[in-house]
Amino acid sequence: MRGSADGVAGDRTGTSNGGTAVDKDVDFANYFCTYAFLFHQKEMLSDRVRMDAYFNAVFENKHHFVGKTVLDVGTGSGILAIWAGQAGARKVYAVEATKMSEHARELVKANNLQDVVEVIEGSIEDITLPEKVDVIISEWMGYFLLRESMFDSVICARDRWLKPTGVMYPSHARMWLAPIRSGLGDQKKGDYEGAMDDWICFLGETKTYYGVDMSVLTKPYSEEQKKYYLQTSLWNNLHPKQVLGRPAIVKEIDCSTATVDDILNIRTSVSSSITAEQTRLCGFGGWFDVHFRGSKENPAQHEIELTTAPSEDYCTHWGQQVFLLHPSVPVSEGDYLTLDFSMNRSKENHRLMEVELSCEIKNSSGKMLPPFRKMFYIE
Ligand SMILES: C[S@@+](CC[C@H](N)C(=O)[O-])C[C@H]1O[C@@H](n2cnc3c(N)ncnc32)[C@H](O)[C@@H]1O
Repeated sequence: MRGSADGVAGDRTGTSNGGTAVDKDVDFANYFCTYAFLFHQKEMLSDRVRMDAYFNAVFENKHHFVGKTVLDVGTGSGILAIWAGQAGARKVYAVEATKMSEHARELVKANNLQDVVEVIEGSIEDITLPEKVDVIISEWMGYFLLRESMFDSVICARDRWLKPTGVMYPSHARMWLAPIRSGLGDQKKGDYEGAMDDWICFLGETKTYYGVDMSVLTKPYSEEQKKYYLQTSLWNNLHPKQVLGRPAIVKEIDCSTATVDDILNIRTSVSSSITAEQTRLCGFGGWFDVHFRGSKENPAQHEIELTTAPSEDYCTHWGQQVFLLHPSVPVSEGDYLTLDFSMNRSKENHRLMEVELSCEIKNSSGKMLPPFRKMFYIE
């Protein structure tokens, strides 16, 4: 699991959320704190797809590192900074907001790189470097790419510290969405109904034993439970056979030029057609990929891709985010889906996301099914 991010904004402001002030202390308590545990770092370090991609990106493109200056944004355990040093960097600045920096410093020393890698404890937004760098490397991706909003920090680092000729690692990112089938919808519906049955028993007992009628709270309780069970996207490791139609790209990011404004509100219309025989459309699966291509002037010798798409052979700790429909919709091969997708940050916590999906389906005989619109929360 990535770090949790479930705080609310308060009054001590610091980092910015595309213009909106963010409470630094609350952000630290709710977001950064999890990254201070080796347990969480180990989870990321054990993700072979992630590790292989970054390892190959660095060691198959040593020309970007030999004799160069590198900034690792959010170094965590220090792994990416250490690889940059091993690949021949002259100097690596490894910046980490949490006390994990102390473990990173130890690790750097234990791997004999203390003369090359300098670990700096602090937020990238607050620290000062003595020089501009040739490469910025960072593993900033959250669920469905943008949860956690850590890319804001990478943009800040790039605009302050990357040389005009510098290279971003990774250089590009994409978000994908595809229609899926899944048994999770029925399971979650059952969980919601169970929670409401339990509430009815609770109402009876509270009235009988304690003399208070709480039924006025039934509606807000039901809304709360609905949001939790039916509207919150789920982490899932989808099998490719669960994907019912052509995946669509909902966002492409050039990490060398993107601004925070470009990623604050993602809005797009995409289409997909059902490729499976008679089945049920149970929802949509979202995932991302990133690429290491270097820059136009200084391209990678070997381009590397890190994908979190559904796969038979491997899975990542990011998995996919699943947005479930209640009820599911019968569909068949050739049905044509038009989707309006939008994703915004939660007003209460800029590291969480809200997704709105509107869908129209034209079936293969040309008949339009009733359109639907759903809100989801990526918590
Ligand atoms: C996803 S982890 C990646 C850790 C390590 N680079 C790796 O690849 O294993 C992101 C790290 O960035 C740190 N981080 C996030 N935002 C930061 C910021 N604004 N300044 C400094 N560190 C930050 C977190 O504390 C966390 O350790």
